Amino acid sequence: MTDPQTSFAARLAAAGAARPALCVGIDPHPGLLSAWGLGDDAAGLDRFARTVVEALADRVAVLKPQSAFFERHGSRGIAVLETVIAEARSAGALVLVDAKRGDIGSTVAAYADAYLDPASPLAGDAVTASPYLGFGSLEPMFELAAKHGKGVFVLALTSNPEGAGVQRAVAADGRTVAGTILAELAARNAGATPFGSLGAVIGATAAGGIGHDLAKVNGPLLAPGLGAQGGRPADLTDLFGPALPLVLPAYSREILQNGPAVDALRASADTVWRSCASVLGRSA
Ligand SMILES: O=C(O)c1cc(=O)[nH]c(=O)n1[C@@H]1O[C@H](COP(=O)(O)O)[C@@H](O)[C@H]1O
Repeated sequence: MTDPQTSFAARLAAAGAARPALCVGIDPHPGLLSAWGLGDDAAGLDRFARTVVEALADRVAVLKPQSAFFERHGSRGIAVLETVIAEARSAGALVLVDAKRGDIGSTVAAYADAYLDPASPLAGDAVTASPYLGFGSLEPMFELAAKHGKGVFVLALTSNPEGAGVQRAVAADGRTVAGTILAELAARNAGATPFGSLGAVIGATAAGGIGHDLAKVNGPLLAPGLGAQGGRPADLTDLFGPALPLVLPAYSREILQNGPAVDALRASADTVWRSCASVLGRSA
C-alpha cells in the first residue's frame, strides 16, 4: 500500500490548494483541429495537445486527455497520448486519462496495467472506469491504484441524457444503480484522509436528486458536462450540496474553443475557474 502522503488523493488535494482546482480536458475533436488551423492527422493532434499542455499544465490541477480522440489516429495517436501524459505530468499537472475502461475482471487487470502501472507509457495519475460490467469487476484497478498511489474515477451518473435510463434504474433493494455505485465507493473510501483516491463521475447536467449523500463518497467528484453540454457552475450547488468541497469541475470544449493562442486558453481557464470558485466557496 502506498504511503497516504503520496496517494492520488493527497496529490489532488495539494494541487487543488496550490492551483485552480479545475480539470481541463484535452479533447482534440476534428472540428477543433480544423478551427485551430491544424490537420486531422497525427501532426495536428500533436500540435493541439502540446499547445494545451504548454498553456495549462503548469496552471491547473488536472489535465484530462480523452483517449478516444488519440485512438482515432491509430498507433501514431497513441504515441502522441504517451508524450502528452509525460509532458503534462512533468509540468506539474495531475493527469487523468479519460479512457472509461471496463470489462471482466481479468481483462480489467490488463487495463489497470496500461493506465496505472508506472512502468507503462500510458500511465497517468488516474483513469476513468465504467462499472457497468459490475462494480466488483473493477477490483483489479482499485488494487493497482492503491499499490501505486493512483486514482480511479468511476462513472456513476453521467452527463449525457441517455445515461439516466440505466443509472437511475431502481434495483430490488430500492436503490438506484448510481446509488449502488456511490455506496460501493463510499465503503472503499471510508476513513481515508484527506479523502479517498476512488472518485465518482457525476455529470453537472444530472438534474434531480441523486438519492445518495454525496459527501459520504469521501472521494473526488468529477463534474463534467459544464460549458459545451449546457451545465453551469450555479448548477453545482443543488446537485452536490454538502459535497461541494469534493467537486472537481471539468471543462473541455468551453476552454479549447479559445485556442490556439496560449494566452486565450489561459484566460478562458481563469474565467471558468473564477465562476466555479465562487460557487464552490474556494479562492479564485
Ligand atoms: O468521464 C468523463 O470525463 C465524462 C463523463 C461524463 O459523464 N460526461 C462527459 O462528458 N465526460 C467526458 O468529459 C468531456 C466533456 O467534454 P466537453 O463537453 O467538451 O466539456 C468528454 O471528454 C467526455 O467524454
